[in-house]
Amino acid sequence: MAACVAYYRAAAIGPTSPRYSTSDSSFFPFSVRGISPGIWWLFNSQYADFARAGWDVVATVNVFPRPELSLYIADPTIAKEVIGARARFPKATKVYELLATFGTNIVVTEGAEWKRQRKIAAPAFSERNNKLVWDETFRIVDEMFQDVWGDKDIVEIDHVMDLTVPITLMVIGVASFGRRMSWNEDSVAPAGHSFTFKDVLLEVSKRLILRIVFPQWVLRLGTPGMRRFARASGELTRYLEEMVQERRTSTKKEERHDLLSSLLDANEGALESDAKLTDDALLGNIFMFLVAGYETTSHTLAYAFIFLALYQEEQEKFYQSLRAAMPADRAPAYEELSSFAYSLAVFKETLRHFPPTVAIPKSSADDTVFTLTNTAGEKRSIPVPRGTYIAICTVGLHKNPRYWDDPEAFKPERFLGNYPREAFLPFSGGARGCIGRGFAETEAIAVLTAIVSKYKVEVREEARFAGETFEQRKARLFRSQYSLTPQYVLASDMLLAGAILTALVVAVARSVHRSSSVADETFKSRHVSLEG
Ligand code: HEM
Repeated sequence: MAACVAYYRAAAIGPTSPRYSTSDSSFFPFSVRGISPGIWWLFNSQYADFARAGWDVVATVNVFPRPELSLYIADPTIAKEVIGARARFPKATKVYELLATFGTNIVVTEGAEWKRQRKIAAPAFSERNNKLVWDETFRIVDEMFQDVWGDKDIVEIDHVMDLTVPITLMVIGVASFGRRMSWNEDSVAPAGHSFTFKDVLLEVSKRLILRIVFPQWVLRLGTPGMRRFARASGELTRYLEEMVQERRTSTKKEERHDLLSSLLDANEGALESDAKLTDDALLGNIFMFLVAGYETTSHTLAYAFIFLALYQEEQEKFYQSLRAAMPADRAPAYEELSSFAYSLAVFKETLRHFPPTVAIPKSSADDTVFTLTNTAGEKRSIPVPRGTYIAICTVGLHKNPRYWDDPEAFKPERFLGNYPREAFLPFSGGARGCIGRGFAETEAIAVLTAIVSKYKVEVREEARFAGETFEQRKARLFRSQYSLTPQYVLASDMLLAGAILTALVVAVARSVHRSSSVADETFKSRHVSLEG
């Protein structure tokens, strides 16, 4: 272990640091050098701890309740090795344990059980589903322009999440559950329900973290907000059960490409009956598509709009690309998606800065060794004992200056040409890479394209912030907070990582006082040019 000790000395975080990721009972949220990296350190430190260490791997040792070594990776070669070898480096599912509260699902399983579930779920994430996402996203945004924004020249939005949350929920509603919702839906719940489906989704998604953190009985006895959430969450399960039932008993066979329908079809078609998913696993997975799919995208889009509002020159370049690509008199077809590479570049550059999953949790199945070099060209081998917890730090990788030129800058164009793919892992990769990547990218391209081709996005000027510098404004707009209490975070920091946007969302929502779409001369000329 000598090399390992030497390596620890090189690391920014000392060997006696209690850490909180896989431990259920570490209680030290503050950053004290050599003792604790502090709460949210991965997200807060980004690449800083790696830079301080001079190496792209840093280690922590958990001392309580049991000694445990953890390695944090911002080295693309090691990340690739770990992600590419599922048997040697299985997912550290313990970290996601609490997500099993929704029913068993592909996020929380490993080995043969994961393989079985992934095989049934994978066909649902098809081209036809992506096309549904594309068409419906344009329809939803267009309806928003007409029914909510009233096709006004200037639209002010209280904060950016008010824009991205309803859009992404409505997309999930139709593309995941096959339920179209309208912006001005009346609020009369159907028989047997006290919430409409839209309200259920809004209510549950707003406080999803409660379901992860508290048992049902606590929620039912808790504050009025908790009780409302418990009711909504119970109703969502009932809605889902009804949808499953309806599809199973329906005599007229419709061609449907939503995830739920495809999942049911794939399950019915599973050749061996023991390969079929139980109803619990079916519901668990469909629920998980909501958990994994909605916040990640809505929060990334929120950050994207803030970036575009802050970096007007970048927005202008983006807009010019859209002018060239947009058809004059109709929404673009899914088949034209590749014309919107710039929209994807904006989304990717946002994900580089704010990856929803800050750390991808893995573990080492055997004793092994990692070899790495530092910027000075020194080589080092790190023994990795069996059972070591390994976190691929997306934030560290994405800000690693060895691979990214000017990593703090917002430059979507870097994703238009060659970029260091191995240092960009917002969706993880390999066999356990994000199954919803196509869904998310399709939706994000459509949202960014539809809105920025019609509206210029700006931050509202306010007298009380008149004196602030650009950097101060940026810090204000990007200030992010976490919605979990420190205790619960300590109980499972990778829950934080997995649900990082649950954490960040609140911050974005609160910190952006007013992010607005402000029509001005540019807007008018855009509008005309699009129509003409
Ligand atoms: C910006 C959008 C998204 C990002 C950045 C993202 C990121 C990720 C990452 C990093 C993982 C791997 C997690 C791990 O190994 O611990 C993952 C897995 C997963 N994602 Fe996404 N995701 C996004 C959108 C979506 C969407 C839209 C869906 C579904 C509708 C989805 C469903 C899933 C599922 C089911 C898994 C588990 C896959 C498996 O373990 O086999 N994600 N995602």
